[in-house]
Amino acid sequence: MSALPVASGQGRALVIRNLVKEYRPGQPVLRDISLTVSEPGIVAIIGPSGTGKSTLIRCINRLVDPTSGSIMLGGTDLAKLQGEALRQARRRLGMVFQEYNLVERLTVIENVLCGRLGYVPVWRAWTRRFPEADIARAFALLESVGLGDFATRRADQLSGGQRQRVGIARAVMQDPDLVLADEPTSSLDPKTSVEIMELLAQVGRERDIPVLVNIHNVALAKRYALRIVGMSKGVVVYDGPPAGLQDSHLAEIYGGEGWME
Ligand SMILES: Nc1ncnc2c1ncn2[C@@H]1O[C@H](COP(=O)(O)OP(=O)(O)OP(=O)(O)O)[C@@H](O)[C@H]1O
Repeated sequence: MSALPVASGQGRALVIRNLVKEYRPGQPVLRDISLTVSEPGIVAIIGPSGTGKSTLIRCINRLVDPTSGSIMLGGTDLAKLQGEALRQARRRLGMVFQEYNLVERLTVIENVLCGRLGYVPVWRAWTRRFPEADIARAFALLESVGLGDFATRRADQLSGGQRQRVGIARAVMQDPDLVLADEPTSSLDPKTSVEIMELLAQVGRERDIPVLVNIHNVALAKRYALRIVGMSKGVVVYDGPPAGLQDSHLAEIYGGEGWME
């Protein structure tokens, strides 16, 4: 795989303080989460189903509204933004989804260019007429994720792994300060999952930005993350290097021990 083009300087710190999310009043899903993520590379969030991992990612990109607390990114509190300010801030958050979220009827290159939608005037977005420089960069990015020959294919003709590569290229196309990946490998086979994690690690390294990844596969998390955040029942119960994650931590995160045998 060739190098991703245009490495862009400093990643900026994400500083979450006392984050609480209640979908129903009095029933917090996230209970007072505080977390600082500033290092480039993958930070994996692990934890059992229903513990609030997706909710945390969705609070950061504001697909859901936090109940209280702050989410600072480069000096801006994402938790407080609305309207145009929120739209502008979202440009800095590259999203990678479990089900890829591509526009199926568009070509691969058009999907990558969708990463620029937050940057172009509305008329250009409507007519999908992007600046030449963006188009050249989209082609270069596609090449770098191994899909140089697929630019004019429709997205609905791709395999899951290929779709996720397009999703990652689209996220990088945004020039993000932070990539948020919500279970990016859950729909993929084991080999493809490894390739996608490698690609996400490469994005973090080469662009010097944090890549926050929700993931169920603990082995993959340990292999690719520089740091693991273990959540249980809406709180962080482990935050440290993969090498420090012991069976006792896994028992605390997932509950019980019989499943580990
Ligand atoms: N839009 C919503 N409205 C109400 N409750 C919700 C909503 N989204 C999530 N929840 C609840 O919040 C809790 C946490 O869900 P969340 O999806 O964040 O967990 P998760 O750790 O990502 O789980 P999984 O690993 O299964 O995806 C669950 O009890 C879920 O039912």
